[in-house]
Amino acid sequence: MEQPPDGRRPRLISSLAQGQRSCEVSLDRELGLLTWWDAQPPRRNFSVPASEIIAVEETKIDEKQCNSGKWQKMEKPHAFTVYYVKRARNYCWRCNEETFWCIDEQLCNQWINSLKELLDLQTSRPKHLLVYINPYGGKQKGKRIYEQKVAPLFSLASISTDVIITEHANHAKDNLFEVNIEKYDGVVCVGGDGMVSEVMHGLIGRTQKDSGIDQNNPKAPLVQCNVRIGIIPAGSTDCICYATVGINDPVTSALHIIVGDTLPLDVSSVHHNNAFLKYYVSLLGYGFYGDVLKDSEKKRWMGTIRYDFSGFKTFLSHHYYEGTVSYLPAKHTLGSPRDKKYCRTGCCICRQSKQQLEEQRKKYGIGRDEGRGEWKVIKGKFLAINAANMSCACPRSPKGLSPTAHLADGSADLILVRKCSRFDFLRYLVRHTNQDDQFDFTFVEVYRVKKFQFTSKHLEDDDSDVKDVGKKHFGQFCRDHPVCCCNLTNNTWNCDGEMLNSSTIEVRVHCQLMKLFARGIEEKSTSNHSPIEQ
Ligand SMILES: Nc1ncnc2c1ncn2[C@@H]1O[C@H](COP(=O)(O)OP(=O)(O)OP(=O)(O)O)[C@@H](O)[C@H]1O
Ligand SMILES: CCCCCCCCCCCCC/C=C/[C@@H](O)[C@H](CO)NC(=O)CCCCC
Ligand SMILES: [Ca+2]
Repeated sequence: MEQPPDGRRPRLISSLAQGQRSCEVSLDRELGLLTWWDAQPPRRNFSVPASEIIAVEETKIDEKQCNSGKWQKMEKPHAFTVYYVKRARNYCWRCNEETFWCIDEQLCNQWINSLKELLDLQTSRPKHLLVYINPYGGKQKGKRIYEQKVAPLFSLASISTDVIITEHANHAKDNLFEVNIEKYDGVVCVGGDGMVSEVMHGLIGRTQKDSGIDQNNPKAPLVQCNVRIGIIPAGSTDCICYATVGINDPVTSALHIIVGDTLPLDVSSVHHNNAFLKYYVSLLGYGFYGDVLKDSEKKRWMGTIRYDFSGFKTFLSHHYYEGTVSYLPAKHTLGSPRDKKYCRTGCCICRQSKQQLEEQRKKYGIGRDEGRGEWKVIKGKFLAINAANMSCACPRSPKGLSPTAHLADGSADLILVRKCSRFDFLRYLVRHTNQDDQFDFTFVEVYRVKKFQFTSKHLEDDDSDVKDVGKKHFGQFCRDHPVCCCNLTNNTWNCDGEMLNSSTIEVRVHCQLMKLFARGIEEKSTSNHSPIEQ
Protein backbone atom coordinates (compact mmCIF):
# COMPACT_ATOMS: atom_id res chain seq x y z
CA MET A 1 0.00 0.00 0.00
CA GLU A 2 1.36 3.41 -0.93
CA GLN A 3 1.24 5.91 1.96
CA PRO A 4 0.97 9.53 0.81
CA PRO A 5 3.13 11.85 2.94
CA ASP A 6 0.40 14.47 3.49
CA GLY A 7 -1.96 12.30 5.55
CA ARG A 8 -4.35 11.62 2.67
CA ARG A 9 -5.98 8.20 2.50
CA PRO A 10 -3.50 5.64 1.14
CA ARG A 11 -3.56 4.49 -2.45
CA LEU A 12 -3.97 0.78 -3.02
CA ILE A 13 -1.65 -0.51 -5.75
CA SER A 14 -1.24 -4.20 -6.64
CA SER A 15 0.12 -6.38 -9.38
CA LEU A 16 -2.85 -8.48 -10.47
CA ALA A 17 -3.84 -10.29 -13.63
CA GLN A 18 -6.59 -10.12 -16.18
CA GLY A 19 -6.72 -13.76 -17.27
CA GLN A 20 -3.30 -14.42 -18.80
CA ARG A 21 -2.20 -10.77 -18.85
CA SER A 22 -0.40 -9.18 -15.92
CA CYS A 23 -1.52 -5.71 -14.94
CA GLU A 24 -0.99 -3.05 -12.33
CA VAL A 25 -4.13 -1.87 -10.58
CA SER A 26 -4.41 1.25 -8.50
CA LEU A 27 -7.23 2.64 -6.38
CA ASP A 28 -6.88 6.30 -5.45
CA ARG A 29 -9.35 6.56 -2.60
CA GLU A 30 -8.91 10.31 -2.30
CA LEU A 31 -9.75 10.95 -5.95
CA GLY A 32 -12.15 8.01 -6.12
CA LEU A 33 -10.43 6.61 -9.18
CA LEU A 34 -9.76 3.03 -10.22
CA THR A 35 -6.93 2.71 -12.74
CA TRP A 36 -5.28 -0.29 -14.37
CA TRP A 37 -2.57 -0.66 -16.94
CA ASP A 38 -0.79 -3.49 -18.72
CA ALA A 39 2.46 -4.57 -17.08
CA GLN A 40 3.94 -5.21 -20.53
CA PRO A 41 3.73 -3.19 -23.73
CA PRO A 42 1.51 -1.83 -25.20
CA ARG A 43 0.91 -0.59 -21.59
CA ARG A 44 -2.61 0.61 -22.21
CA ASN A 45 -3.99 2.58 -19.29
CA PHE A 46 -7.66 2.62 -18.20
CA SER A 47 -9.48 4.50 -15.49
CA VAL A 48 -12.99 4.52 -14.07
CA PRO A 49 -14.26 7.03 -11.50
CA ALA A 50 -15.94 5.45 -8.46
CA SER A 51 -19.08 7.38 -9.38
CA GLU A 52 -19.35 5.17 -12.48
CA ILE A 53 -18.68 1.83 -10.80
CA ILE A 54 -21.90 -0.14 -10.64
CA ALA A 55 -20.83 -3.02 -8.38
CA VAL A 56 -17.93 -5.15 -7.26
CA GLU A 57 -18.27 -8.87 -6.64
CA GLU A 58 -16.07 -11.78 -5.71
CA THR A 59 -15.75 -14.04 -8.76
CA LYS A 60 -15.64 -17.81 -8.72
CA ILE A 61 -13.03 -19.12 -11.12
CA ASP A 62 -13.88 -22.41 -12.76
CA GLU A 63 -11.48 -25.33 -13.35
CA LYS A 64 -11.13 -24.63 -17.06
CA GLN A 65 -10.02 -21.04 -16.51
CA CYS A 66 -7.70 -22.18 -13.74
CA ASN A 67 -5.99 -24.87 -15.74
CA SER A 68 -4.80 -22.57 -18.45
CA GLY A 69 -1.38 -20.96 -18.82
CA LYS A 70 0.52 -19.68 -15.82
CA TRP A 71 -2.24 -20.42 -13.29
CA GLN A 72 -1.72 -24.17 -13.83
CA LYS A 73 1.40 -24.23 -11.73
CA MET A 74 0.07 -21.98 -8.99
CA GLU A 75 -2.41 -22.21 -6.14
CA LYS A 76 -6.07 -21.67 -7.02
CA PRO A 77 -6.38 -17.98 -7.85
CA HIS A 78 -8.93 -15.61 -6.32
CA ALA A 79 -10.69 -12.96 -8.33
CA PHE A 80 -13.06 -10.04 -8.18
CA THR A 81 -15.10 -8.39 -10.92
CA VAL A 82 -15.73 -4.70 -11.25
CA TYR A 83 -18.89 -3.67 -13.15
CA TYR A 84 -18.80 -0.15 -14.49
CA VAL A 85 -20.36 2.27 -16.98
CA LYS A 86 -18.98 2.14 -20.49
CA ARG A 87 -19.91 4.91 -22.85
CA ALA A 88 -20.87 3.75 -26.32
CA ARG A 89 -22.04 5.80 -29.30
CA ASN A 90 -24.85 8.37 -29.23
CA TYR A 91 -25.01 8.86 -25.46
CA CYS A 92 -25.64 5.14 -24.99
CA TRP A 93 -24.30 3.58 -21.78
CA ARG A 94 -23.52 -0.07 -21.21
CA CYS A 95 -22.48 -2.13 -18.19
CA ASN A 96 -18.96 -3.42 -18.76
CA GLU A 97 -17.04 -5.76 -16.50
CA GLU A 98 -13.38 -6.40 -15.77
CA THR A 99 -12.17 -9.35 -13.71
CA PHE A 100 -8.90 -9.11 -11.77
CA TRP A 101 -7.13 -12.26 -10.52
CA CYS A 102 -4.66 -12.66 -7.66
CA ILE A 103 -3.13 -15.58 -5.84
CA ASP A 104 -3.58 -14.10 -2.38
CA GLU A 105 -7.11 -14.40 -0.90
CA GLN A 106 -6.42 -11.66 1.62
CA LEU A 107 -5.38 -9.26 -1.11
CA CYS A 108 -8.47 -10.12 -3.11
CA ASN A 109 -10.69 -9.36 -0.09
CA GLN A 110 -8.82 -6.12 0.56
CA TRP A 111 -9.63 -5.01 -2.98
CA ILE A 112 -13.28 -6.00 -2.71
CA ASN A 113 -13.67 -4.24 0.64
CA SER A 114 -11.87 -1.08 -0.51
CA LEU A 115 -14.02 -0.83 -3.62
CA LYS A 116 -17.20 -1.46 -1.61
CA GLU A 117 -16.20 1.23 0.88
CA LEU A 118 -15.80 3.63 -2.01
CA LEU A 119 -19.23 2.68 -3.36
CA ASP A 120 -20.76 3.33 0.08
CA LEU A 121 -19.50 6.91 -0.20
CA GLN A 122 -21.71 7.45 -3.28
CA THR A 123 -24.57 8.79 -1.20
CA SER A 124 -26.80 10.01 -4.02
CA ARG A 125 -27.43 6.45 -5.21
CA PRO A 126 -30.90 5.00 -4.65
CA LYS A 127 -31.28 1.87 -2.51
CA HIS A 128 -35.02 1.31 -2.64
CA LEU A 129 -37.23 2.21 -5.59
CA LEU A 130 -40.91 2.15 -6.42
CA VAL A 131 -41.45 0.98 -10.02
CA TYR A 132 -44.59 1.43 -12.12
CA ILE A 133 -44.82 -0.48 -15.40
CA ASN A 134 -47.37 0.42 -18.07
CA PRO A 135 -47.86 -2.90 -19.89
CA TYR A 136 -49.70 -1.18 -22.75
CA GLY A 137 -47.37 1.74 -23.60
CA GLY A 138 -45.55 1.93 -26.95
CA LYS A 139 -45.08 -1.54 -28.43
CA GLN A 140 -46.48 -3.14 -25.25
CA LYS A 141 -43.03 -4.37 -24.26
CA GLY A 142 -42.70 -2.49 -20.95
CA LYS A 143 -42.88 -5.57 -18.73
CA ARG A 144 -40.39 -7.54 -20.81
CA ILE A 145 -37.99 -4.59 -21.08
CA TYR A 146 -38.04 -4.16 -17.31
CA GLU A 147 -37.62 -7.85 -16.50
CA GLN A 148 -34.91 -8.59 -19.05
CA LYS A 149 -32.87 -5.39 -19.20
CA VAL A 150 -33.45 -3.37 -16.04
CA ALA A 151 -34.22 -5.67 -13.10
CA PRO A 152 -30.92 -7.62 -13.45
CA LEU A 153 -28.95 -4.35 -13.33
CA PHE A 154 -30.87 -3.09 -10.27
CA SER A 155 -30.19 -6.40 -8.56
CA LEU A 156 -26.47 -6.24 -9.46
CA ALA A 157 -26.36 -2.76 -7.91
CA SER A 158 -28.16 -4.04 -4.76
CA ILE A 159 -31.21 -1.86 -5.39
CA SER A 160 -34.41 -3.30 -3.98
CA THR A 161 -37.73 -2.56 -5.69
CA ASP A 162 -41.48 -2.65 -5.20
CA VAL A 163 -42.97 -3.21 -8.66
CA ILE A 164 -46.52 -2.31 -9.65
CA ILE A 165 -47.87 -3.26 -13.07
CA THR A 166 -50.56 -0.69 -13.80
CA GLU A 167 -54.05 -1.96 -14.43
CA HIS A 168 -55.65 1.18 -15.79
CA ALA A 169 -54.83 4.77 -16.74
CA ASN A 170 -54.14 6.95 -13.65
CA HIS A 171 -53.32 3.89 -11.54
CA ALA A 172 -49.77 5.14 -10.89
CA LYS A 173 -50.91 8.71 -10.27
CA ASP A 174 -53.62 7.75 -7.77
CA ASN A 175 -51.35 5.26 -6.05
CA LEU A 176 -48.72 7.95 -5.46
CA PHE A 177 -51.19 9.88 -3.30
CA GLU A 178 -51.48 6.87 -0.99
CA VAL A 179 -48.09 5.15 -0.74
CA ASN A 180 -45.62 5.76 2.04
CA ILE A 181 -43.30 7.76 -0.20
CA GLU A 182 -40.70 8.22 2.55
CA LYS A 183 -39.78 4.57 2.13
CA TYR A 184 -38.37 5.17 -1.35
CA ASP A 185 -35.33 6.93 -2.80
CA GLY A 186 -37.14 7.46 -6.09
CA VAL A 187 -39.93 6.41 -8.40
CA VAL A 188 -39.30 4.67 -11.71
CA CYS A 189 -41.80 4.58 -14.55
CA VAL A 190 -41.57 2.10 -17.40
CA GLY A 191 -43.52 3.47 -20.36
CA GLY A 192 -43.75 6.56 -22.52
CA ASP A 193 -44.25 10.26 -21.93
CA GLY A 194 -47.81 9.59 -20.74
CA MET A 195 -46.47 7.43 -17.92
CA VAL A 196 -43.90 10.06 -16.96
CA SER A 197 -46.72 12.58 -16.91
CA GLU A 198 -48.80 10.35 -14.62
CA VAL A 199 -45.97 9.82 -12.15
CA MET A 200 -45.10 13.53 -12.25
CA HIS A 201 -48.75 14.49 -11.52
CA GLY A 202 -48.82 12.02 -8.64
CA LEU A 203 -45.59 13.27 -7.09
CA ILE A 204 -46.09 17.01 -7.63
CA GLY A 205 -49.76 16.78 -6.62
CA ARG A 206 -48.85 14.86 -3.47
CA THR A 207 -46.11 17.35 -2.57
CA GLN A 208 -48.52 20.30 -2.91
CA LYS A 209 -51.24 18.50 -0.94
CA ASP A 210 -48.80 17.66 1.88
CA SER A 211 -47.66 21.32 1.93
CA GLY A 212 -51.19 22.77 1.89
CA ILE A 213 -50.77 24.41 -1.54
CA ASP A 214 -53.88 24.84 -3.69
CA GLN A 215 -53.00 23.76 -7.25
CA ASN A 216 -56.08 25.57 -8.57
CA ASN A 217 -54.51 28.89 -7.74
CA PRO A 218 -52.47 29.77 -10.85
CA LYS A 219 -50.27 32.12 -8.77
CA ALA A 220 -49.53 29.69 -5.92
CA PRO A 221 -45.81 29.23 -5.17
CA LEU A 222 -45.50 25.51 -5.80
CA VAL A 223 -43.25 23.41 -3.56
CA GLN A 224 -40.36 21.61 -5.25
CA CYS A 225 -40.71 17.85 -5.41
CA ASN A 226 -37.54 16.15 -4.20
CA VAL A 227 -38.38 12.55 -5.04
CA ARG A 228 -36.47 11.75 -8.22
CA ILE A 229 -38.20 10.11 -11.17
CA GLY A 230 -36.39 7.53 -13.30
CA ILE A 231 -37.68 6.95 -16.82
CA ILE A 232 -37.27 3.56 -18.48
CA PRO A 233 -38.38 4.33 -22.04
CA ALA A 234 -40.98 1.94 -23.39
CA GLY A 235 -43.39 4.31 -25.12
CA SER A 236 -44.15 5.62 -28.60
CA THR A 237 -42.27 8.96 -28.54
CA ASP A 238 -40.17 8.85 -25.34
CA CYS A 239 -39.40 12.51 -25.81
CA ILE A 240 -38.81 13.30 -22.11
CA CYS A 241 -36.24 10.52 -21.84
CA TYR A 242 -34.56 11.30 -25.17
CA ALA A 243 -34.28 15.03 -24.47
CA THR A 244 -32.82 14.53 -20.98
CA VAL A 245 -30.48 11.59 -21.65
CA GLY A 246 -29.74 11.89 -25.37
CA ILE A 247 -31.17 8.49 -26.26
CA ASN A 248 -34.24 6.36 -25.50
CA ASP A 249 -32.45 3.25 -24.35
CA PRO A 250 -33.66 1.30 -21.28
CA VAL A 251 -30.17 0.11 -20.22
CA THR A 252 -28.72 3.64 -20.43
CA SER A 253 -31.60 4.98 -18.31
CA ALA A 254 -31.23 2.17 -15.76
CA LEU A 255 -27.52 3.01 -15.39
CA HIS A 256 -28.26 6.71 -14.83
CA ILE A 257 -30.66 5.65 -12.06
CA ILE A 258 -28.09 3.31 -10.50
CA VAL A 259 -25.30 5.90 -10.38
CA GLY A 260 -27.77 8.30 -8.74
CA ASP A 261 -27.74 11.10 -11.28
CA THR A 262 -29.91 14.14 -10.55
CA LEU A 263 -31.38 16.53 -13.11
CA PRO A 264 -33.71 19.33 -12.07
CA LEU A 265 -36.47 20.00 -14.58
CA ASP A 266 -38.83 22.90 -15.28
CA VAL A 267 -42.51 22.04 -15.11
CA SER A 268 -45.30 24.23 -16.52
CA SER A 269 -48.79 24.40 -15.09
CA VAL A 270 -51.87 24.87 -17.28
CA HIS A 271 -54.96 26.57 -15.83
CA HIS A 272 -58.35 27.61 -17.17
CA ASN A 273 -60.53 30.04 -15.25
CA ASN A 274 -58.69 29.48 -11.96
CA ALA A 275 -59.00 25.73 -12.30
CA PHE A 276 -55.90 23.58 -12.54
CA LEU A 277 -55.87 21.44 -15.68
CA LYS A 278 -52.45 19.80 -16.01
CA TYR A 279 -48.68 20.03 -15.74
CA TYR A 280 -46.31 19.36 -18.60
CA VAL A 281 -42.54 19.05 -19.07
CA SER A 282 -42.06 18.53 -22.80
CA LEU A 283 -44.59 19.96 -25.28
CA LEU A 284 -47.84 21.85 -24.98
CA GLY A 285 -49.10 22.07 -28.55
CA TYR A 286 -52.24 23.45 -30.15
CA GLY A 287 -53.27 23.25 -33.79
CA PHE A 288 -51.10 20.69 -35.59
CA TYR A 289 -49.80 18.73 -32.57
CA GLY A 290 -53.16 18.89 -30.74
CA ASP A 291 -54.97 17.57 -33.80
CA VAL A 292 -52.39 14.83 -34.45
CA LEU A 293 -52.85 13.64 -30.88
CA LYS A 294 -56.64 13.78 -30.99
CA ASP A 295 -56.73 11.69 -34.14
CA SER A 296 -53.99 9.29 -33.03
CA GLU A 297 -55.70 8.47 -29.69
CA LYS A 298 -58.51 6.83 -31.69
CA LYS A 299 -55.89 4.67 -33.39
CA ARG A 300 -53.94 3.33 -30.41
CA TRP A 301 -54.48 -0.17 -31.81
CA MET A 302 -52.06 0.79 -34.61
CA GLY A 303 -49.23 1.07 -32.11
CA THR A 304 -46.44 3.58 -32.56
CA ILE A 305 -47.13 4.27 -36.26
CA ARG A 306 -50.45 5.91 -35.27
CA TYR A 307 -48.55 9.20 -35.03
CA ASP A 308 -47.23 8.91 -38.60
CA PHE A 309 -50.68 8.12 -39.91
CA SER A 310 -52.42 10.91 -37.98
CA GLY A 311 -49.54 13.27 -38.70
CA PHE A 312 -50.01 12.80 -42.42
CA LYS A 313 -53.80 13.14 -42.15
CA THR A 314 -53.56 16.30 -40.04
CA PHE A 315 -51.00 17.74 -42.41
CA LEU A 316 -53.43 17.26 -45.31
CA SER A 317 -56.33 18.82 -43.37
CA HIS A 318 -54.26 22.02 -42.97
CA HIS A 319 -56.50 23.52 -40.27
CA TYR A 320 -55.62 26.83 -38.76
CA TYR A 321 -56.80 28.48 -35.57
CA GLU A 322 -57.45 32.12 -34.89
CA GLY A 323 -56.88 33.67 -31.53
CA THR A 324 -54.70 35.78 -29.28
CA VAL A 325 -51.46 34.74 -27.66
CA SER A 326 -50.11 36.90 -24.88
CA TYR A 327 -46.80 36.19 -23.19
CA LEU A 328 -44.42 37.43 -20.53
CA PRO A 329 -40.84 37.33 -21.91
CA ALA A 330 -38.28 35.47 -19.82
CA LYS A 331 -35.89 38.32 -19.01
CA HIS A 332 -34.09 36.38 -16.29
CA THR A 333 -32.42 33.95 -18.64
CA LEU A 334 -29.25 34.61 -20.60
CA GLY A 335 -30.18 32.36 -23.47
CA SER A 336 -32.46 32.95 -26.43
CA PRO A 337 -34.19 30.39 -28.67
CA ARG A 338 -32.06 31.16 -31.71
CA ASP A 339 -28.65 31.20 -30.11
CA LYS A 340 -26.57 28.06 -30.46
CA LYS A 341 -26.21 27.52 -26.73
CA TYR A 342 -27.49 23.99 -26.24
CA CYS A 343 -28.52 22.74 -22.82
CA ARG A 344 -25.87 20.20 -21.78
CA THR A 345 -24.81 18.45 -18.57
CA GLY A 346 -24.12 21.05 -15.86
CA CYS A 347 -25.63 23.80 -18.08
CA CYS A 348 -24.52 27.23 -16.87
CA ILE A 349 -27.50 29.00 -18.47
CA CYS A 350 -29.85 26.89 -16.33
CA ARG A 351 -27.74 27.55 -13.20
CA GLN A 352 -27.52 31.31 -13.75
CA SER A 353 -31.19 31.63 -14.70
CA LYS A 354 -32.25 29.88 -11.49
CA GLN A 355 -29.97 32.21 -9.49
CA GLN A 356 -31.53 35.25 -11.18
CA LEU A 357 -35.03 34.05 -10.31
CA GLU A 358 -34.00 33.52 -6.69
CA GLU A 359 -32.55 37.03 -6.50
CA GLN A 360 -35.76 38.50 -7.96
CA ARG A 361 -37.75 36.53 -5.42
CA LYS A 362 -35.62 37.92 -2.57
CA LYS A 363 -35.92 41.46 -3.93
CA TYR A 364 -39.63 41.58 -4.74
CA GLY A 365 -41.05 38.78 -2.58
CA ILE A 366 -42.75 35.51 -3.47
CA GLY A 367 -45.75 36.05 -5.72
CA ARG A 368 -44.79 39.60 -6.70
CA ASP A 369 -41.62 38.60 -8.55
CA GLU A 370 -43.10 36.52 -11.35
CA GLY A 371 -45.72 38.79 -12.91
CA ARG A 372 -43.16 41.59 -13.37
CA GLY A 373 -42.36 42.72 -16.87
CA GLU A 374 -44.28 43.76 -19.91
CA TRP A 375 -46.80 41.39 -21.46
CA LYS A 376 -46.77 41.14 -25.25
CA VAL A 377 -49.85 40.40 -27.32
CA ILE A 378 -50.00 38.69 -30.71
CA LYS A 379 -53.20 38.12 -32.65
CA GLY A 380 -53.38 35.94 -35.70
CA LYS A 381 -54.20 32.76 -37.52
CA PHE A 382 -51.97 29.90 -36.50
CA LEU A 383 -51.32 26.43 -37.88
CA ALA A 384 -49.50 25.55 -34.68
CA ILE A 385 -48.84 27.05 -31.27
CA ASN A 386 -46.13 25.07 -29.51
CA ALA A 387 -44.70 25.73 -26.08
CA ALA A 388 -41.54 23.63 -25.66
CA ASN A 389 -40.31 23.33 -22.06
CA MET A 390 -37.33 21.37 -23.37
CA SER A 391 -35.92 20.71 -26.83
CA CYS A 392 -38.54 17.95 -27.37
CA ALA A 393 -35.89 15.92 -29.18
CA CYS A 394 -37.03 12.36 -29.89
CA PRO A 395 -36.20 9.67 -32.44
CA ARG A 396 -38.61 11.30 -34.93
CA SER A 397 -36.91 14.66 -34.50
CA PRO A 398 -33.37 14.24 -33.09
CA LYS A 399 -32.83 17.96 -32.47
CA GLY A 400 -36.41 18.65 -31.41
CA LEU A 401 -38.98 21.41 -31.80
CA SER A 402 -36.74 23.97 -30.11
CA PRO A 403 -33.16 22.68 -30.22
CA THR A 404 -31.72 25.16 -27.68
CA ALA A 405 -34.56 25.16 -25.16
CA HIS A 406 -33.26 24.62 -21.63
CA LEU A 407 -34.28 21.90 -19.21
CA ALA A 408 -34.08 23.92 -16.03
CA ASP A 409 -33.92 27.67 -16.78
CA GLY A 410 -37.48 28.56 -15.72
CA SER A 411 -38.59 29.34 -19.26
CA ALA A 412 -40.32 27.72 -22.23
CA ASP A 413 -39.93 28.43 -25.95
CA LEU A 414 -43.20 29.63 -27.44
CA ILE A 415 -43.28 28.81 -31.16
CA LEU A 416 -45.96 30.40 -33.31
CA VAL A 417 -46.44 29.02 -36.80
CA ARG A 418 -48.71 31.36 -38.68
CA LYS A 419 -51.06 30.33 -41.46
CA CYS A 420 -49.00 29.54 -44.55
CA SER A 421 -49.25 27.31 -47.60
CA ARG A 422 -49.20 23.53 -47.24
CA PHE A 423 -45.86 23.49 -49.04
CA ASP A 424 -44.32 25.96 -46.59
CA PHE A 425 -45.70 24.05 -43.60
CA LEU A 426 -44.16 20.88 -45.00
CA ARG A 427 -40.82 22.68 -45.34
CA TYR A 428 -41.16 23.71 -41.69
CA LEU A 429 -41.93 20.15 -40.56
CA VAL A 430 -39.11 18.64 -42.60
CA ARG A 431 -36.67 20.95 -40.81
CA HIS A 432 -37.46 19.14 -37.57
CA THR A 433 -35.74 16.16 -39.06
CA ASN A 434 -32.62 17.75 -40.58
CA GLN A 435 -29.95 20.26 -39.59
CA ASP A 436 -31.63 23.34 -41.12
CA ASP A 437 -32.99 26.10 -38.87
CA GLN A 438 -36.74 25.60 -38.38
CA PHE A 439 -37.15 29.17 -37.14
CA ASP A 440 -35.76 30.70 -40.32
CA PHE A 441 -39.17 31.28 -41.96
CA THR A 442 -41.20 34.48 -42.20
CA PHE A 443 -44.27 32.64 -40.86
CA VAL A 444 -42.49 31.25 -37.76
CA GLU A 445 -41.80 33.23 -34.57
CA VAL A 446 -40.21 32.01 -31.37
CA TYR A 447 -40.04 33.63 -27.93
CA ARG A 448 -38.54 32.52 -24.64
CA VAL A 449 -41.29 33.03 -22.06
CA LYS A 450 -42.09 32.69 -18.36
CA LYS A 451 -45.86 32.72 -18.74
CA PHE A 452 -48.36 32.82 -21.59
CA GLN A 453 -52.05 32.70 -22.35
CA PHE A 454 -54.02 31.71 -25.39
CA THR A 455 -57.58 32.74 -26.14
CA SER A 456 -59.34 31.24 -29.09
CA LYS A 457 -61.13 33.88 -31.19
CA HIS A 458 -64.45 32.12 -30.76
CA LEU A 459 -64.20 32.16 -27.01
CA GLU A 460 -62.79 35.61 -26.41
CA ASP A 461 -66.21 37.23 -26.26
CA ASP A 462 -67.71 34.55 -23.99
CA ASP A 463 -64.82 33.63 -21.77
CA SER A 464 -65.07 36.43 -19.27
CA ASP A 465 -62.31 35.45 -16.85
CA VAL A 466 -59.54 35.12 -19.38
CA LYS A 467 -60.81 38.23 -21.17
CA ASP A 468 -60.61 40.10 -17.86
CA VAL A 469 -57.01 38.96 -17.33
CA GLY A 470 -56.32 40.08 -20.85
CA LYS A 471 -58.01 43.44 -20.33
CA LYS A 472 -56.09 44.01 -17.13
CA HIS A 473 -52.77 43.47 -18.85
CA PHE A 474 -53.32 44.79 -22.33
CA GLY A 475 -56.55 46.71 -22.53
CA GLN A 476 -59.33 45.52 -24.76
CA PHE A 477 -58.19 43.39 -27.67
CA CYS A 478 -59.45 41.24 -30.44
CA ARG A 479 -62.85 42.77 -31.05
CA ASP A 480 -62.48 43.37 -34.74
CA HIS A 481 -61.34 40.16 -36.36
CA PRO A 482 -62.25 39.41 -39.92
CA VAL A 483 -64.49 36.53 -40.82
CA CYS A 484 -62.89 33.49 -39.27
CA CYS A 485 -62.53 30.27 -41.17
CA CYS A 486 -60.78 28.24 -38.55
CA ASN A 487 -61.79 24.82 -37.39
CA LEU A 488 -64.54 24.97 -34.77
CA THR A 489 -64.61 21.35 -33.75
CA ASN A 490 -61.03 20.82 -32.57
CA ASN A 491 -59.85 22.58 -29.48
CA THR A 492 -57.40 20.04 -28.17
CA TRP A 493 -54.04 20.81 -26.63
CA ASN A 494 -51.37 18.15 -26.72
CA CYS A 495 -49.98 18.24 -23.18
CA ASP A 496 -47.02 15.81 -22.97
CA GLY A 497 -49.04 13.57 -25.28
CA GLU A 498 -52.21 13.77 -23.16
CA MET A 499 -55.30 15.53 -24.48
CA LEU A 500 -56.51 18.75 -22.90
CA ASN A 501 -59.87 19.91 -24.19
CA SER A 502 -59.85 23.59 -23.44
CA SER A 503 -58.67 26.04 -26.02
CA THR A 504 -58.37 28.95 -23.60
CA ILE A 505 -55.54 28.46 -21.15
CA GLU A 506 -53.02 30.18 -18.90
CA VAL A 507 -49.54 28.69 -18.62
CA ARG A 508 -46.77 29.35 -16.09
CA VAL A 509 -43.27 27.84 -16.00
CA HIS A 510 -42.10 26.64 -12.57
CA CYS A 511 -38.32 26.63 -12.47
CA GLN A 512 -36.87 23.24 -11.45
CA LEU A 513 -40.07 21.95 -9.84
CA MET A 514 -39.07 18.30 -10.16
CA LYS A 515 -36.02 16.07 -10.51
CA LEU A 516 -35.08 13.15 -12.71
CA PHE A 517 -32.48 10.41 -12.40
CA ALA A 518 -30.53 11.82 -15.36
CA ARG A 519 -27.70 14.30 -16.03
CA GLY A 520 -28.79 16.01 -19.23
CA ILE A 521 -27.04 15.42 -22.52
CA GLU A 522 -23.28 15.11 -22.13
CA GLU A 523 -20.91 17.18 -24.26
CA LYS A 524 -19.70 15.09 -27.20
CA SER A 525 -16.09 15.24 -26.07
CA THR A 526 -16.82 13.41 -22.82
CA SER A 527 -19.06 10.86 -24.50
CA ASN A 528 -16.13 8.85 -25.80
CA HIS A 529 -15.58 5.23 -25.04
CA SER A 530 -14.85 4.62 -21.40
CA PRO A 531 -13.16 3.35 -19.37
CA ILE A 532 -11.01 6.24 -20.41
CA GLU A 533 -7.94 4.86 -22.14
CA GLN A 534 -5.09 7.22 -21.48
N1 LIG B 1 -52.68 -0.48 -17.47
C1 LIG B 1 -53.04 0.52 -18.25
N2 LIG B 1 -54.08 0.41 -19.11
C2 LIG B 1 -54.42 1.41 -19.92
N3 LIG B 1 -53.79 2.61 -19.95
C3 LIG B 1 -52.75 2.78 -19.12
C4 LIG B 1 -52.32 1.76 -18.24
N4 LIG B 1 -51.27 2.22 -17.54
C5 LIG B 1 -51.04 3.48 -17.97
N5 LIG B 1 -51.93 3.83 -18.91
C6 LIG B 1 -52.03 5.09 -19.67
O1 LIG B 1 -51.52 4.86 -20.98
C7 LIG B 1 -51.19 6.11 -21.55
C8 LIG B 1 -50.07 6.01 -22.58
O2 LIG B 1 -48.98 5.38 -22.05
P1 LIG B 1 -47.46 5.70 -22.37
O3 LIG B 1 -47.19 7.12 -22.33
O4 LIG B 1 -46.69 4.82 -21.46
O5 LIG B 1 -47.27 5.16 -23.87
P2 LIG B 1 -47.38 5.86 -25.28
O6 LIG B 1 -48.50 6.82 -25.30
O7 LIG B 1 -47.39 4.76 -26.26
O8 LIG B 1 -46.01 6.62 -25.44
P3 LIG B 1 -45.62 8.19 -25.61
O9 LIG B 1 -46.34 8.90 -24.51
O10 LIG B 1 -44.13 8.20 -25.44
O11 LIG B 1 -46.04 8.61 -26.97
C9 LIG B 1 -50.82 7.00 -20.39
O12 LIG B 1 -51.59 8.14 -20.48
C10 LIG B 1 -51.19 6.20 -19.14
O13 LIG B 1 -51.96 6.99 -18.27
C1 LIG C 1 -42.56 14.75 -43.94
C2 LIG C 1 -41.74 14.85 -42.71
C3 LIG C 1 -42.55 15.35 -41.58
C4 LIG C 1 -41.85 14.99 -40.32
C5 LIG C 1 -42.43 15.70 -39.15
C6 LIG C 1 -41.77 15.21 -37.93
C7 LIG C 1 -41.99 16.09 -36.77
C8 LIG C 1 -41.78 15.30 -35.54
C9 LIG C 1 -41.74 16.18 -34.34
C10 LIG C 1 -41.94 15.37 -33.12
C11 LIG C 1 -42.03 16.26 -31.93
C12 LIG C 1 -42.49 15.50 -30.76
C13 LIG C 1 -42.74 16.38 -29.64
C14 LIG C 1 -43.10 15.57 -28.45
C15 LIG C 1 -44.30 15.35 -28.05
C16 LIG C 1 -44.62 14.45 -26.94
O1 LIG C 1 -44.90 15.20 -25.79
C17 LIG C 1 -45.86 13.62 -27.27
C18 LIG C 1 -46.04 12.55 -26.20
O2 LIG C 1 -45.14 11.55 -26.34
N1 LIG C 1 -45.75 12.98 -28.56
C19 LIG C 1 -46.51 13.33 -29.58
O3 LIG C 1 -47.39 14.13 -29.45
C20 LIG C 1 -46.25 12.67 -30.91
C21 LIG C 1 -46.23 13.69 -32.01
C22 LIG C 1 -45.89 13.06 -33.33
C23 LIG C 1 -46.08 14.02 -34.44
C24 LIG C 1 -45.85 13.43 -35.79
CA1 LIG D 1 -37.01 25.34 -19.74
